[in-house]
Amino acid sequence: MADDKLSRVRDAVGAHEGFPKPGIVFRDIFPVLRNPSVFNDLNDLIYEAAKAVPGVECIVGLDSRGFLFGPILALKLNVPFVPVRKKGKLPGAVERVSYTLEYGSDEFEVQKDSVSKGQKVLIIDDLLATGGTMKAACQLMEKLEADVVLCLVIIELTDLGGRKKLTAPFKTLLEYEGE
Ligand SMILES: O=P(O)(O)OC[C@H]1O[C@H](OP(=O)(O)OP(=O)(O)O)[C@H](O)[C@@H]1O
Ligand SMILES: Nc1ncnc2[nH]cnc12
Repeated sequence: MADDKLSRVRDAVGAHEGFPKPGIVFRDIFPVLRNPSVFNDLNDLIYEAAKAVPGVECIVGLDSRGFLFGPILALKLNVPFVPVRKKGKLPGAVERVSYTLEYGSDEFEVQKDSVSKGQKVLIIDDLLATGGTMKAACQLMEKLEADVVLCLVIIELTDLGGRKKLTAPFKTLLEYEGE
């Protein structure tokens, strides 16, 4: 059953060679959202992965594709959703870190009062490539003294070795290799 759901999600993920730069195969999650039944399958799988970790108290979603899944998961678990955003988008006092990703670099911010010390957080994003983005989110959580109980992604590009950058527990629903 879960395998059927996963196959349907895998079949719906798009691939675009040479986007946004030559040499990159862009894995596009948006076609999944065009099909409500497959989007529902994916949200079920995300929920099951999150439920396997006891005591999740907060969902942290990464700008921008983590925002597609994080709030849905947070509602299902009845816990808060907190956004990590690219620089300059969040008002009030923020923590900030710089990071590099498969095709660029950026800065991430989180509102200082959004997560409390010791809170068990699950970080969600659509995809792990080099791991720079997820690592930066973990560093932000460290600054807030939160406890990252799971870094959850839908797609991992395994050849890029991103998971080695992470010290917190990591789970992916789909693995892609070879580029
Ligand atoms: O593992 P990494 O090499 O760091 O790359 C992964 C990140 O790259 C993409 O986001 P992107 O920065 O392109 O932003 P977007 O979600 O706003 O499109 C993707 O959604 C991940 O967040
Ligand atoms: N290959 C890729 N496809 C989609 N999003 C990405 N983010 C970083 N690398 C990516």
